[in-house]
Amino acid sequence: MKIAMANDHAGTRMKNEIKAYLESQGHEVVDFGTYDEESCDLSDFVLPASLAVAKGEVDRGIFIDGVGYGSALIANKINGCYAAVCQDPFCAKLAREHTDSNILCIGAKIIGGMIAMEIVKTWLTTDALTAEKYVNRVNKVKAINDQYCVKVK
Ligand SMILES: O=C(CO)[C@H](O)[C@H](O)COP(=O)(O)O
Repeated sequence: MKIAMANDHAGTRMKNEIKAYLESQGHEVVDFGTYDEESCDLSDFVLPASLAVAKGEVDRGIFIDGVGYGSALIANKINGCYAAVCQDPFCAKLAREHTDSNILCIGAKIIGGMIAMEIVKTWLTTDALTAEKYVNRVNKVKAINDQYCVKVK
C-alpha cells in the first residue's frame, strides 16, 4: 500500500519506528513530517497528509501525535477522510470491520511501541465487513461526508 504518515513533535519517534516497519514490509510511505521533536502545530502536517488521502494520492493514512485525537479531529473535517483513534488491536480491528476507516490515529503518549505496531498490523490487514448492517451504516456516514464536507479538488 501507499501510506501517508504525519505527526507532531510528540509522535516523531513512534512515526519513525512505524515507518521503518512499513517499509520493511514493502509498503510505500509518503512522510509529511514533522521530522524532529521541536514543538510544532499538528495541523501543519496532518492537513496535507489528509488531503493526499482525500485525493486518492495514497491508499491510507497513519497519523501519530500525543493522544491521537488531534489528528483525527483535523482529518475528519476533510471530505473522504475517515479517521479512527485506536489504543489497542481490538479498536483497530473494529475501526476497519465496522467503520471502514482509511486513516489510523495513534497517541504516542498513551501507548507503547509494541502495542502501536500490533495496532498498525491489525488495521492494515483487516477488511471492512460486508454484512448488510455494516455496509448500510458505513454508507450513512459516507452520505454525511458527501452532504456536509466540502469536496477536495
Ligand atoms: O496529543 C496531541 C493532539 O492530539 C498533541 O500531540 C499535543 O496536544 C501536543 O501538546 P504539547 O505541545 O504540550 O506537547
